[in-house]
Amino acid sequence: MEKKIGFIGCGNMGKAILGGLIASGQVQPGQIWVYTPSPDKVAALHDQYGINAAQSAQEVAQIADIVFGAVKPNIMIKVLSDVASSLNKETLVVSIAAGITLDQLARALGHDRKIVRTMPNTPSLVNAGMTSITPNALVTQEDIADVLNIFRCFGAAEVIAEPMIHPVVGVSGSAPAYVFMFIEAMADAAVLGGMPRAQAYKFAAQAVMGSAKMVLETGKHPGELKDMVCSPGGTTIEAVKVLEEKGFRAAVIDAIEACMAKSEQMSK
Ligand SMILES: NC(=O)C1=CN([C@@H]2O[C@H](COP(=O)(O)OP(=O)(O)OC[C@H]3O[C@@H](n4cnc5c(N)ncnc54)[C@H](OP(=O)(O)O)[C@@H]3O)[C@@H](O)[C@H]2O)C=CC1
Ligand SMILES: O=C(O)[C@@H]1CCC=N1
Repeated sequence: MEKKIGFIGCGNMGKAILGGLIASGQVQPGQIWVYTPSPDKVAALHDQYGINAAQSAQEVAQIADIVFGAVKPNIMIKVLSDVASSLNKETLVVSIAAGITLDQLARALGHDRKIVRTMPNTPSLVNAGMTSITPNALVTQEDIADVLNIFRCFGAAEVIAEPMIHPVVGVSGSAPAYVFMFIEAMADAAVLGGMPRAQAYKFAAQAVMGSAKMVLETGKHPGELKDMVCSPGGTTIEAVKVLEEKGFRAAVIDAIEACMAKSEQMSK
């Protein structure tokens, strides 16, 4: 990819995208400009990745062809309003903020502006991200292909209709947090069973990754894959019974329902 890419804000999620992009080798560090208010943090990113450190958000807006807005949702509108007049006519603005709609973004940037609303997740950092993309009406097919290409450098990406962003946050954007909790809990149990902790994380994480790969690669229903593990009268079905008794599935569904509700509330 030849385009210049800018980041306004580059914290947990911005770094995951930046790191994923550079690791893919499809974008060179010299094509990337980053601004955050802490000069030492930009300098650290420059030292780590060789990206260009910008002096201001306006500088990023002037230089980049594709500008990522990667600040917290509560300041996104203010930060983008402040750079709106520095953008070129053709610049594509990509927001990664939860709860900020295309309409709100257009009001901040101008209604003639090409804007893409996305919902990535932190596994982007390790080449296993999942990102949804929702373009506004002014975004061309070529722009959509560019944005898909960027996110597909470090994971999977799909175009979705804007209202689907809430389930996307629930099942993907926020989901790594609950999967990490699940891995921690499994590892705690292994420690209870006498396993050293470092080894417990390795076994638990590899089991989660392998199971996810089976869902993606076999195309089999997760229930069928579960049944393949449960030997009659064996160990697994004992664990399954306890998880059902403790309301494991209902807990997960309730948690994601709360996540989706918050995403909807933030969009109002
Ligand atoms: N974390 C996640 O898993 C996901 C996050 N998101 C979205 O990503 C966005 C960022 O979240 P996250 O990365 O977790 O947040 P962080 O707090 O980790 O990062 C925020 C970044 O914004 C910078 N910043 C703060 N104020 C300004 C400003 N006025 N102008 C420019 N930059 C500024 C910060 O710089 P400094 O450190 O110098 O203050 C920092 O680099 C949010 O909108 C969130 O909804 C989406 C999907 C997943
Ligand atoms: O917790 C949040 O609001 C952000 C959005 C998705 C993941 N983190």
